Amino acid sequence: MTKIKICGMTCEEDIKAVNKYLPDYIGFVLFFPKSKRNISIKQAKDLLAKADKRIKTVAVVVSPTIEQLLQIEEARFDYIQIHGTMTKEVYEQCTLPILRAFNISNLEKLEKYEIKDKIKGYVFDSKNPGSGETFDWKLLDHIRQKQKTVIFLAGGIDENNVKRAISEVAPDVIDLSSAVEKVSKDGAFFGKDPEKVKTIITIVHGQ
Ligand SMILES: O=C(O)c1ccccc1NCC(=O)[C@H](O)[C@H](O)COP(=O)(O)O
Repeated sequence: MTKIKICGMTCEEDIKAVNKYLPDYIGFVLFFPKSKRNISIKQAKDLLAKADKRIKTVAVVVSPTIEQLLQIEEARFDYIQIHGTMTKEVYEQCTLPILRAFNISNLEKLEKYEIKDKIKGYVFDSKNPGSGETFDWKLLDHIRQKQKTVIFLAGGIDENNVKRAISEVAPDVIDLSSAVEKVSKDGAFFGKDPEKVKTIITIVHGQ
């Protein structure tokens, strides 16, 4: 069965939706104020306490500092997902399993990380994470064949392209955010839409 991660939990309503429909992973964007999904570590802790324990929790960060890493570890997430730069110090001090994210513009850095044993998965995402944009999945063809680690496919996946994503890329985990959000016509953001969450989880778990 293909697994699914719903990223960008921001409020209690989001947690109620995921607790009802049980994706395999949920993500929390931290220390990244540019994102509309960014929440504080305190908000994240409150939401983590309410999340169903069957769902694995992921702290999603960009180029984290040691201080941020320590706060994430103290909050007891199951995984840390690292976009941007991962310094040697952060890698060495990290006690959480790492999901290393590659935005499709820096795929060439992949080889550098292949043998690092704390890396428990790769997230392949579009150039702008959380933007709802897809990328050319063919770029992953050679990577998919030689990787033994868990592969997350992200970037603009929705109920219309998710079956094709699964059949063409065969990821272990489908990772998405924008496609299950409530957004008004003027672009205001209201968190996750429970019906959209239900629909996509049903499709992915059925594959
Ligand atoms: O979601 C964000 O705003 C975000 C910001 C900074 C780094 C990562 C971010 N999201 C990471 C994810 O795992 C998203 O699920 C992934 O980018 C796919 O998003 P979408 O294209 O909106 O489905």
